[in-house]
Amino acid sequence: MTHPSPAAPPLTDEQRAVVEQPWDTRLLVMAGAGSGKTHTVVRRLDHLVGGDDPDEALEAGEILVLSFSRAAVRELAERIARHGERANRVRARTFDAWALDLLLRTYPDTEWHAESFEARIAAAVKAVAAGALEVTEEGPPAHVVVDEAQDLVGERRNLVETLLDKHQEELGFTIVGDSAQGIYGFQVPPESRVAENGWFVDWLRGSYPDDLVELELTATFRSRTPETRTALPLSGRVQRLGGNDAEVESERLYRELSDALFDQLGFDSLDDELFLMALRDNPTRTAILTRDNRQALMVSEKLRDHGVPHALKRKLEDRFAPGWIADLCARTDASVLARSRFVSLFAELNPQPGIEGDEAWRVLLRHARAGSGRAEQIDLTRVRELITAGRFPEELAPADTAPLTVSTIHRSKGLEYDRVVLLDPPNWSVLPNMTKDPVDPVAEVRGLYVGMTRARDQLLHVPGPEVRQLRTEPGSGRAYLGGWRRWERYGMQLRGRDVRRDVPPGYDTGAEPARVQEYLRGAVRPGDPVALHAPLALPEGNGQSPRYLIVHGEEERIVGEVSEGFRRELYAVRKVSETWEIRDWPAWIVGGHVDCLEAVGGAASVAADSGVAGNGVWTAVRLAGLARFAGFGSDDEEKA
Ligand SMILES: Nc1ncnc2c1ncn2[C@@H]1O[C@H](COP(=O)(O)OP(=O)(O)OP(=O)(O)O)[C@@H](O)[C@H]1O
Repeated sequence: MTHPSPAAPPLTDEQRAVVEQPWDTRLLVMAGAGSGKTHTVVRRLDHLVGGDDPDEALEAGEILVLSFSRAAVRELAERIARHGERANRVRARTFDAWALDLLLRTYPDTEWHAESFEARIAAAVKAVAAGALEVTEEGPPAHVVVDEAQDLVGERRNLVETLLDKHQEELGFTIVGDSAQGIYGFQVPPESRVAENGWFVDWLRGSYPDDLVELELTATFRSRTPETRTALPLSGRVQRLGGNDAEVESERLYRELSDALFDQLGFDSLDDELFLMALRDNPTRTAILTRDNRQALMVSEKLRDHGVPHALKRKLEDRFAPGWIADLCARTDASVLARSRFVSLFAELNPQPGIEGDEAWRVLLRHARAGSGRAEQIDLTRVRELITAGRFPEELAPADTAPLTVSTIHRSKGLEYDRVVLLDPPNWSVLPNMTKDPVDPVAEVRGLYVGMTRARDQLLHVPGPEVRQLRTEPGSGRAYLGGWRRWERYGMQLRGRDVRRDVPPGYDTGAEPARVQEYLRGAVRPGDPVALHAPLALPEGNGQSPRYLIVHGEEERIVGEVSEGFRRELYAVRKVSETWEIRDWPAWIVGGHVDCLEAVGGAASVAADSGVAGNGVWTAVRLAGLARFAGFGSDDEEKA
């Protein structure tokens, strides 16, 4: 019998049956949206690490929990902290982080960081097949847990299949998912999507014909009102989509889902005062969900114009260390920290990160323990190495705390909000005009279904913004604002990595880096507007824009400068064609905002030379939003 913590909702009989299976069970649970799959997984982890029979209990390190995005890992970690009792030593990892770790340990001489995510996963498949897990310190896992299994496609699917196959004699698993929510985005090319449909679940059933245990969860818990339950009666049909009649049935379902959404309360436009009032100063956790990134950028810009604070949800694979760890490193000269010192430094942080000091200590100790002995100390040099290598623990990723989030539906998978505003789904007949890829009818239906099932209390809708002028620069995938004429360029998307990271912000800009650090930590907050300013409108090098400084606040304080990558991509956006001559550069790029602060790891010597404390870890801003070019020398472009 597992004992729920006081705050955890009680388990239903069906959920308990999942939770209490022995560790070596091969378990598959495919169930609808909001049926408590993630909740049940958390409680199952508790059971696995500490069921009634100690002989049956697994060590936390024997359980491998794989997830798709850092957001999902974070969500799982939060739920484990909230509703798990003994499971808080179990770590959830993204497929990418797990694959990278395995490769670094198996083939330490290869420069794996330089490889793409996909290439690393493919290499990890080969490593697992060759028995790499048998020679690791902890050996192969005893139990593998995968949430959101419907999204397991392509190389990631291959990775899990290989892992289960290779270690089938000694391994149990818990795989949960909902086939109605399979939207793979760019994980597989369009031509492979039909084949991927249901592949993994079919593979499980085919591979374990005699001992796969399949259990159901039939109740739903997320939707607490009739309006948020509108999509649920169609769950079964959405789950079964995919046969010969997929196209016809998709169109039918898409219309039925759209009609059900249009029956809900809606607003006239994104500029509707009622709509804006409903969002302003409202603590209800709300998400505005869009079909694609371009819509998300435009909605965010509109809200900004109307002074509605919000966060723009990051890409699922964005990986970086939260700003607070740089702040913490800067508060001490020591290179190792014992628990009491760590916890007291943590308590000094302002603002407080959205996690407990004890939790941060536990996670960091696991990743950056000083020495090899039993001493419980964190080595800050190791912390810096983790940050520099892009391996800072995912469980400590910055939390989404904004009451209002603008997100693509794709990025909202597995998450829930009290209130969801969906952009009006386009008519079925205009879908082909919305993307350059062929329309994937099944994905369209599932996307709409996922969006409609994220709400607890309220489901609303509003017409989407005009996005035709927002194009994508093919080389970088960056969105830019064009016009009716081919050469027009009015602005572009800012991204997290657009900030120079090899030196502390302010270095070589006339600002004092140490003061910039103080200012960043004391005065710069997520959502604040920032502008980019080119003091000299001269390109920095071949194929690059001029240097832009990032300025913040009314006093236009310098808080960093753009990266070389940004300068190249800005050049690519403005270089309309091979023969196009860029006559001048905007002195200002305005309308972007601070996504959040991050910790960057660099050379301790450069930091020390610039008077920046923190032993080579410093704070930098991450940028987001759609920014517009302004302040041109030439009249034509100024007018434009
Ligand atoms: N037995 C239960 N009693 C009350 N609430 C529950 C129960 N099980 C789950 N919940 C709550 O229902 C909500 C949805 O649960 P959860 O996110 O685990 O569903 P899910 O099946 O993973 O959803 P999705 O597939 O849409 O991501 C959560 O707020 C969770 O706390």
